[in-house]
Amino acid sequence: MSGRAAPPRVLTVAGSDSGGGAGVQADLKTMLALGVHGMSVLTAVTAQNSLGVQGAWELPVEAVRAQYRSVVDDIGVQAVKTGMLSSAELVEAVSDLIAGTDAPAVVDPVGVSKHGDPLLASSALDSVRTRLLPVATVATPNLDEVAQLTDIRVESERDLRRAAEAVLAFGPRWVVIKGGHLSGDAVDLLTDGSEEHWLRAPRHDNRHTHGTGCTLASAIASELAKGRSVPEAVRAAKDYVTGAIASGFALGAGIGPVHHGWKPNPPG
Ligand SMILES: Nc1ncnc2c1ncn2[C@@H]1O[C@H](COP(=O)(O)OP(=O)(O)OP(=O)(O)O)[C@@H](O)[C@H]1O
Ligand SMILES: Cc1ncc(CO)c(N)n1
Repeated sequence: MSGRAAPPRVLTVAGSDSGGGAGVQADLKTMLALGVHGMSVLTAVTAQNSLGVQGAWELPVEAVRAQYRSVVDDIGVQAVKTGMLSSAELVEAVSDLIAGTDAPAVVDPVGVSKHGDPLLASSALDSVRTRLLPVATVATPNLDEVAQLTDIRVESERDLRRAAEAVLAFGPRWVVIKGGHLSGDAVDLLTDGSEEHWLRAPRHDNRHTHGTGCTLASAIASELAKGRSVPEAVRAAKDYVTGAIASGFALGAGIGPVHHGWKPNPPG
């Protein structure tokens, strides 16, 4: 028996969020919801909940390389997504692995959690700029990450273009600057330096937004794996994350997660 045809395969290289709202857990749920086969390379384990990050432990670089090789050499990938990479050593190892993989890479340059807890050593920022961003097909920094990487403080929509140009200078093919932390509509700017796509969605007055960034980046990777172009993939991902935020729910005493299963009929 040959079984049914395999769905597109997507790999997340990220940290575990024990609370299930962000990190690898958000990535795999997004992939299931969007009809692709999700796989994971764990980089770190966090003790985390709706109130913040209580602890974080990094995996040895050999464990990260071995997981990546196991997946890519046997199963193969149509897209890779990166999230929490924790240290310069892991950023550099993962950058090299991506450089040797023939698949688009969505890089979410995770710096701090929504509660302000660090998920990347400050000594790793230079490796993100010089090693990781150059191998990204799409980079998806939020405004705190833009400030960390470029020293540009985005205060309004008008600053998004300047921020995008500064991130593109590090070498990703495309960048999505996420304006989620501004007030007013939730506006993101996607550009490759020549085309500009403004992605605008109504802001949902819902504090349960834990994992929005991980969800957007994984959705982009899932849509790229299905063969969509970058602008199409980012538009579809924006629609998916907007729906997930609209359905975000309370859990624990703090910020609850977005609802990954909000779409009633996943494809496939
Ligand atoms: N309240 C909201 N209503 C609608 N869209 C939002 C809201 N907050 C964020 N977004 C959108 O969600 C996506 C993720 O952006 P955001 O800036 O929240 O990422 P992030 O800070 O990296 O998230 P996290 O660190 O929690 O994973 C963007 O498309 C952004 O515009
Ligand atoms: C493990 C992990 N990755 C990413 C984020 C993004 O905020 C988080 N909170 N936790």
